[in-house]
Amino acid sequence: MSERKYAIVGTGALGGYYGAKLQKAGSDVHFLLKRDYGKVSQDGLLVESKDGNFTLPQVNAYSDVAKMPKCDVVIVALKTTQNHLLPKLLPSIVKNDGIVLALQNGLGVEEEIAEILPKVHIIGGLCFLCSNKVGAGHIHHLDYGQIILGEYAHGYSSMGITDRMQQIAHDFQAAGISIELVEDLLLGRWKKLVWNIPYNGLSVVLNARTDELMADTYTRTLVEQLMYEVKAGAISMGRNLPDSFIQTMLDYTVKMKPYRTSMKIDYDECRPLEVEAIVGNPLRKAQEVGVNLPQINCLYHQLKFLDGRNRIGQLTVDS
Ligand SMILES: NC(=O)c1ccc[n+]([C@@H]2O[C@H](COP(=O)([O-])OP(=O)(O)OC[C@H]3O[C@@H](n4cnc5c(N)ncnc54)[C@H](OP(=O)(O)O)[C@@H]3O)[C@@H](O)[C@H]2O)c1
Ligand SMILES: CC(C)(CO)[C@@H](O)C(=O)[O-]
Repeated sequence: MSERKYAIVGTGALGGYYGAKLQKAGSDVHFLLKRDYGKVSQDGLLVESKDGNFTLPQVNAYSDVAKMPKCDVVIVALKTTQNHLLPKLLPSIVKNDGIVLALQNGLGVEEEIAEILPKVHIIGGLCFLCSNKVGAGHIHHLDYGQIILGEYAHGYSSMGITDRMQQIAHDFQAAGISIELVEDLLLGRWKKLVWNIPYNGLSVVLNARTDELMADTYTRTLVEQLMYEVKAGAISMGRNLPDSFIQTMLDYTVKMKPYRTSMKIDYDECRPLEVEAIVGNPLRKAQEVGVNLPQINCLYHQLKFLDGRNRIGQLTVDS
């Protein structure tokens, strides 16, 4: 059993899934919740998974970080649209010499955390997971689950494989979660964007699932062109990814069960979209060094329009 105490900041589709798996395997896990606090503190968590369903009738649930213990590993599992809350949520729950593990999609989260907590260790994780929160404390794990872990250092210089990464890998593997350790977190993040930028973006703009995007010649071409622009973005930051990786992502998606991306689900539910973390930040990083990514730029502006209109719609519905 792990000696490390874990905090899950954002007990949704991803945080609820990995946190529940860690607790089931014997880790000491503390879950921060918002709307689901009442139900989860009463009834715990239910994970419906293709690998087998399980319940945790009792979990350490909190609605306020002031009541949480200091933890060795704090897992950031909010949507990136809520990252403006991190300066309030993180400082009191990370031990001195503790680790913040950012499991969100997109680019730039480790830099945001380093500004809030310059002394903690920061590890980034790219999650190849298909999971949805279908009710309060009710997680539906559809597929996959592997995490690629890399440690962050200022300017995304490579830290190699650290003991801290190995300790976390040990706990996750003991919980049945597949882990790969990488020396270069920035390269890992750009590789994940090869998937997230085209599929998340186009699924919203074109109102389509992944299988629909891959079945049509025109949209498949768009996906591929966007992937090559992500590669150009990576190169602008001194990282290269082989063309064969693009082919691997295309093949991976063809083999996936038809999937409504998380950005599409957010759009359909009139929730804010993770446009800035997934599309805006990579675009700006490339622009800062004089590299223009025209198709990603076009996608960004379309998504900003749709996101803005959705939010106005939501205000009208709420008022
Ligand atoms: N789901 C996946 O399969 C998957 C795969 C790869 C990467 N990711 C990435 O993982 C990140 C999390 O995504 P997700 O799908 O897990 O989103 P999610 O289901 O919406 O989970 C986020 C959770 O954070 C909670 N939260 C928001 N504000 C909070 C606050 N102030 N205090 C405590 N809890 C708060 C939300 O609670 P309320 O519902 O009460 O607001 C929600 O349960 C995203 O960056 C996403 O792109 C997800
Ligand atoms: C790419 C993905 C659908 C599955 O690996 C998931 O990781 C995601 O939504 O980012």
